Amino acid sequence: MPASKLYLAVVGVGGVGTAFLSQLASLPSSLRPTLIFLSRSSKQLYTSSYDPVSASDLPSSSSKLLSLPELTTYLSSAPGKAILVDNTSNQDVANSYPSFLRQGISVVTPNKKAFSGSLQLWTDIFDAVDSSDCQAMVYHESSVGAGLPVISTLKDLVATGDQVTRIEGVFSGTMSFLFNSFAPADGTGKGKWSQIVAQAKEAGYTEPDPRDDLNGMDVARKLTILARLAGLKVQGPDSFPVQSLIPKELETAKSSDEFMQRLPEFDSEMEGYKDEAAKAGKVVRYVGSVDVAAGKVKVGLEMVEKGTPIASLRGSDNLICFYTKRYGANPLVIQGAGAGGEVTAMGVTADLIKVVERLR
Ligand SMILES: NC(=O)C1=CN([C@@H]2O[C@H](COP(=O)(O)OP(=O)(O)OC[C@H]3O[C@@H](n4cnc5c(N)ncnc54)[C@H](OP(=O)(O)O)[C@@H]3O)[C@@H](O)[C@H]2O)C=CC1
Ligand SMILES: N[C@@H](CC=O)C(=O)O
Ligand code: NA
Repeated sequence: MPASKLYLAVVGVGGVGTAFLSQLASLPSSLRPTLIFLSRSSKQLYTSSYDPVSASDLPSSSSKLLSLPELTTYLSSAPGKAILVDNTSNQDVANSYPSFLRQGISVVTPNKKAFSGSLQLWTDIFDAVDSSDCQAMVYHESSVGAGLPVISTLKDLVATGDQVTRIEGVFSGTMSFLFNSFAPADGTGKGKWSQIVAQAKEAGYTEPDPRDDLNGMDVARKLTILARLAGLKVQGPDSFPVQSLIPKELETAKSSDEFMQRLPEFDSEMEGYKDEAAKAGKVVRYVGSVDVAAGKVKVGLEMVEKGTPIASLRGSDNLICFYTKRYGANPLVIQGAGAGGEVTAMGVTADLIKVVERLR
């Protein structure tokens, strides 16, 4: 089947979605499905006759939006196989993956919500893939480590019979950027915590709401996904210890804007962690680990020796170490930018290519 007979719906055109659309536009036509549906939170673009659409035509507002069940019907009735790319962090869209897949619609996404939500949703997604008569597939490489090959590597380790014993490292581009800027190992850190948080948001590293990074939930979601792929039945990101960096007084902030406005009042809290580490000749970093053998996951701040790979990270780099039986004492290590529109979209586009190649 030529790629033009495959149909594409893109839900979410923010930082990642915009970069994805530009990468899509530069794919060769043999790998580029026909874009027939595009949406933001309150805008949709599509035609009832499945004509190609373009992002520049996305209306400023739409009166009647297709619901998720209506979108499922629209895509499953297309005159060729359909692929949905979910570039939102929306839970309702994530909850619909089993329905999309059961209707033969493949799903590609950087959204962590489906794979780190309830175990039931996880089971429903992969049961739907296994039982789909229409070869529907799900790929979510960018849900951990943005475009870095983290999910595919872990899947390959498991599929080829290696035993993963421990996964550890730095799993958040935002947290990496914050601590590498605020408390670099060479002691040159400049700027207040709240200013650096604002820079991370501006650079497109944070979740749509930066509180989802600072409360540790983004890292907890990623570790839930990795732990499940490694074989643990983790109930969810709130089923293990996660250290939040949200000041107590801001836990009740009504909006992300209010939170960002008031954050400078609490800069001294983070200065405290930085000073404590400096007194011990160390630096503070936000790390996570999955001890597969012991069935334990944990996420939080650690005082790290200077000169270690974690202490020496730069920018928004992630560092993910897989300890396995085959690799022995020297882990398989993946390092590189773990956040940002372009590098995240790269993982989404690469997943889309895999789906197209398998469906053609
Ligand atoms: N940014 C990064 O570095 C990384 C992001 N990710 C994941 O990628 C996803 C997107 O992140 P990012 O692009 O940064 O976020 P943005 O906030 O920039 O974009 C989110 C987009 O989703 C749209 N949206 C929200 N809800 C809906 C809905 N119900 N229907 C249709 N569209 C909706 C928003 O619409 P509107 O424009 O109207 O607000 C917006 O266009 C998230 O799941 C994030 O966790 C993963 C790895 C790295
Ligand atoms: N907010 C996340 C984006 C990627 O998952 C991060 O900072 O790592
Ligand atoms: Na990845």
